Amino acid sequence: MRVHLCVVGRLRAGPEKTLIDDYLTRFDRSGRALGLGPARVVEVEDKKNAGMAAEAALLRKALPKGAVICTLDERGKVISSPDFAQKMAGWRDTCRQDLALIIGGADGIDPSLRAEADFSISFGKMVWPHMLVRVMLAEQIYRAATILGGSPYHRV
Ligand SMILES: C[S@@+](CC[C@H](N)C(=O)[O-])C[C@H]1O[C@@H](n2cnc3c(N)ncnc32)[C@H](O)[C@@H]1O
Repeated sequence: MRVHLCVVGRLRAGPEKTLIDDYLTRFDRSGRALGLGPARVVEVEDKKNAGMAAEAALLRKALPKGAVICTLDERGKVISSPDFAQKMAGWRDTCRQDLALIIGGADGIDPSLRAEADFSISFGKMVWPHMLVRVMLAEQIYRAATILGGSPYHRV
């Protein structure tokens, strides 16, 4: 199952981008034997600043056909890392080829797109900047692969 981190906005080179690249490389390596990956970042930019609905339209265009859609949203479900790993395995086992993990822009994800999602994950009630959510999400998919692969990276 290919993994697409679909995000609104561009992230310039810097420490967040370096971390994301590192976690995604590690995810690709750990996930390969598990039928997970590769992962890539898909950035969309609403150059006209036309708002959330326009961003949602750009995101929809970027989504692979038939992808499982999972939004990142503070109103979503708070789940543990092992539960997230099981979710990833469950999506993989439904034989859907693509998982799209969507991170919104400054105003969040348009309600119409949120309503279309198969699942929504919250990283807690606090609102985080999208560049940190990207890093946290990249780390969590890597962690999920290590949990499913039985590596000792995840310790509770
Ligand atoms: C700056 S936040 C936008 C917040 C916006 N006011 C809203 O109501 O969604 C940018 C994006 O980061 C992600 N995000 C921020 N905080 C989050 C959290 N606690 N859990 C999950 N995703 C979060 C969401 O995808 C959000 O659309």
